[in-house]
Amino acid sequence: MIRVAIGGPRGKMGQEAVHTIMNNENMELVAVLDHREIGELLSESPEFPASYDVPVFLDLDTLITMISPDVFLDLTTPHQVFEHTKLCLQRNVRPVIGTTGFTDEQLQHCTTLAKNNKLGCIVAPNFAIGAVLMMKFAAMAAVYFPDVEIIEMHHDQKLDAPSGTAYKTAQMIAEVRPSHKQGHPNEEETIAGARGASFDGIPIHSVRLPGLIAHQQVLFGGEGQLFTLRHDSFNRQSFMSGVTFSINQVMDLTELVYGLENIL
Ligand SMILES: NC(=O)c1ccc[n+]([C@@H]2O[C@H](COP(=O)([O-])OP(=O)(O)OC[C@H]3O[C@@H](n4cnc5c(N)ncnc54)[C@H](O)[C@@H]3O)[C@@H](O)[C@H]2O)c1
Ligand SMILES: O=C(O)C1=N[C@H](C(=O)O)CCC1
Repeated sequence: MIRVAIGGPRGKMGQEAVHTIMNNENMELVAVLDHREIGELLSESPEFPASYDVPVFLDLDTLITMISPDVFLDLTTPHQVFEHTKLCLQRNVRPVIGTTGFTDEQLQHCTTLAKNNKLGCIVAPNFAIGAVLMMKFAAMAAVYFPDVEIIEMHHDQKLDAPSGTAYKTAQMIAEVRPSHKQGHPNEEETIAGARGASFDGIPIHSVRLPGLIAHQQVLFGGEGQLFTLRHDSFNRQSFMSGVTFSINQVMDLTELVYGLENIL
């Protein structure tokens, strides 16, 4: 039995993850971390059935002291995730991080901490297998199509932009594509931001609309041709096999892994 605690249990991802862990025969949901008082047990919250008698904590430090989970699954907010990850790594709890919005410096800090403590940690910008494949295929294609733009589309409650997936896609492309300046050298924006954000010269366009969940296109342009990779998550169940996979895998790791493509 892997003893799992979840941060953000009442969020859109958190609720799905609570049900997933409760129904997994190799995992036990031993605690949840919320930031608002909802009662002592998860079952007191209207989102969950009366049988979910899982203790609720408002402070991660106390949760770790009282419960000592094997794994902490973070599905909270970009503002909290770094503090949560650091604390877990300092207290011998393996973090599985779904929350996006880590800066490069924060990721580096946690990588060093995990290595020094020989503790597994997974930071997964996207748990959906199709999205992971899209990122891998994008890196393969960029070797042959160096002119590339990313369009990511998410629901309008998302806090961070660009998405963690788009950022990771751009990083993976930048690692392999030949050094390249794309677009017209004299290009000018008449409205600031018209050409999107830029990662190593790769434009990233972020769309936020109600009705969307998580979608991304990677567009490659070549002479007389356009090659498009696209992934759509139509519900949050699409992320759950990646969540349980990560919880299982993190138990055997002794370092931080950034991106599921490195362990699939
Ligand atoms: N890696 C992936 O595959 C994947 C998939 C979907 C979402 N995400 C990311 O997961 C995160 C959560 O997404 P969401 O759509 O569920 O958001 P959400 O806003 O629906 O849920 C976040 C939850 O965290 C809670 N929370 C906020 N601060 C907290 C704190 N200090 N302690 C405990 N709980 C706290 C909020 O009350 C809320 O219930 C986002 O960063 C999102 O980008 C990742
Ligand atoms: O709903 C979100 O928010 C999502 N965030 C991740 C990202 O930023 O890439 C993954 C998909 C869903």
